[in-house]
Amino acid sequence: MEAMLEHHDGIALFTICRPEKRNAINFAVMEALEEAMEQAAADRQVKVFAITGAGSEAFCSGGDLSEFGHLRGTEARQMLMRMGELLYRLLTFPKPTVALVNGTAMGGGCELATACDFRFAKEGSRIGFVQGRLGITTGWGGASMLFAKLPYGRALDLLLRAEPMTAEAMEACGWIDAILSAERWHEQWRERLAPYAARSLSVLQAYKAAAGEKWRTTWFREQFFAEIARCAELWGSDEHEQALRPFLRKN
Ligand SMILES: C[C@@H](C(=O)O)C(=O)SCCNC(=O)CCNC(=O)[C@H](O)C(C)(C)COP(=O)(O)OP(=O)(O)OC[C@H]1O[C@@H](n2cnc3c(N)ncnc32)[C@H](O)[C@@H]1OP(=O)(O)O
Repeated sequence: MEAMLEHHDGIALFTICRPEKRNAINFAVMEALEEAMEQAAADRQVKVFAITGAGSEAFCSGGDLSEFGHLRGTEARQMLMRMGELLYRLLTFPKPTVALVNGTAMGGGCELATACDFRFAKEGSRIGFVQGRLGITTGWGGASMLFAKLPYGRALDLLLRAEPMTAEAMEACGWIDAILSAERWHEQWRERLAPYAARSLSVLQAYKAAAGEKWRTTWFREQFFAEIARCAELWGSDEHEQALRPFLRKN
């Protein structure tokens, strides 16, 4: 089982279950995320959609490099577009969404979290938009979302540095909404989400409809998918291939 969906007190919790790969996203996880979003959107008992990673190490290490590292040309572009579509759906989800960043988040793992309305991180988590060090850019629309959600300079700084940051630094730049204690992690995120889950579905959906206007403009959609197309071009570059070489040799 690569991922699972559980329900607790109005919260649908989607967990990526690949701790041995630091919860990297492969095609099976994409499919499971798509199904989970469909179910959670349609289920009237669900008030909040939350995403987390299994185990104590990582939230998500981004795209599965052993599965995606070999993709070239059209195949790479299709993979990036597919996940881009899913993150766009998450960004415009009709109910509040939250990334429960329970550990390391790298590359596309940060894009997944950026697509959510809120990001709560477990203390000690390391978070890095590291794509720039791999000869690529955010391939799932992460930069477009970041520019819209963070002050311009903060967003650009994270992308250009392309390095793992502390949870405190990510809270200071506005990416993380709250850092929660490691010992009381499960209790604290439930406490944080309880007030949202207590609202009626019609109120939640009306606010999310208002929030979603921003993302549904032609301008934003075009920018989002143009970003993905640019990453697809870089995917086959020598710089990316060289950056992946040590990883692909090992796997
Ligand atoms: C698609 C694209 C996008 O943005 O659009 C991206 O996501 S590009 C960005 C892709 N992601 C990354 O570059 C992150 C690569 N991973 C790492 O930097 C690191 O693994 C951390 C995530 C910081 C975790 O370090 P830590 O020391 O805890 O663990 P580790 O490095 O020993 O990794 C444990 C096992 O998970 C595997 N593993 C880790 N990240 C993986 C990934 N993204 N894809 C496939 N396998 C991965 C390792 O190869 C290793 O396997 P074995 O036990 O078999 O040796």
